[in-house]
Amino acid sequence: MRLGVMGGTFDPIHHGHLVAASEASHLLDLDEVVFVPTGQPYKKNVAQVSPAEHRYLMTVVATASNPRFTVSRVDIEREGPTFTLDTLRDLHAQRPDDELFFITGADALAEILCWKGADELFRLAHFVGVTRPGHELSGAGLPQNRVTLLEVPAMAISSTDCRDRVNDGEPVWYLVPDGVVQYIGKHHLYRENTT
Ligand SMILES: Nc1ncnc2c1ncn2[C@@H]1O[C@H](COP(=O)(O)OP(=O)(O)OP(=O)(O)O)[C@@H](O)[C@H]1O
Ligand SMILES: O=C(O)c1ccc[n+]([C@@H]2O[C@H](COP(=O)([O-])O)[C@@H](O)[C@H]2O)c1
Repeated sequence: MRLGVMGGTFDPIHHGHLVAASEASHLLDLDEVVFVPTGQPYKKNVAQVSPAEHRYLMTVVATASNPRFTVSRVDIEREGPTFTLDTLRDLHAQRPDDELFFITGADALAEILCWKGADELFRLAHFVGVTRPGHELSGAGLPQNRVTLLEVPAMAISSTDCRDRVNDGEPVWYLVPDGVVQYIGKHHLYRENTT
């Protein structure tokens, strides 16, 4: 099976993530895309990241309507900071016959050589870099036979903007799926002193 892997903090998941995964799935003929919410994203300020269970449940809500999308708890159940090396090792152990395609936006792709175990990452998976407004998409310095660059519809959305909008009392309808708007409201996420 050709398995896409969409890793992210997803705080909250938004339509930029979903369009990236959908386009990669279509253009690369993937059988499934598994979304993997991070545990502790060591490059972000942990104190400012919402609890993993909220980010996981929002990801479940956002992907429920697509039969090719699934969600994995592999990163949130592992102790300590999340490294993609562990994500890919665990997925490979669970599904040894699958070919893995790790999907990233242009901003994340540009940093991949600084990630833990970069050489092994490219042995475990193909990397799929997708366009993201405001970021140059480049595979320079990366192993060309293990990297694919894709142009996807431009979605100028970030989780940071979504959090700021909620905190400022502005709507996030249509930036995130309807169920995620409702989840954010019900659990009072992204309002100061409530997460
Ligand atoms: N609008 C977008 N278009 C394409 N790719 C995106 C977009 N937003 C995020 N991504 C990619 O999705 C993955 C997960 O991103 P993440 O969960 O950190 O979202 P984010 O919007 O970048 O969050 P934050 O604003 O909190 O940094 C990364 O590979 C990122 O590059
Ligand atoms: O493994 C690493 O060193 C590493 C460093 C930064 C980000 N990542 C992964 O890249 C994905 C997007 O991360 P983020 O922080 O932009 O949400 C997510 O799956 C992270 O675990 C991985």
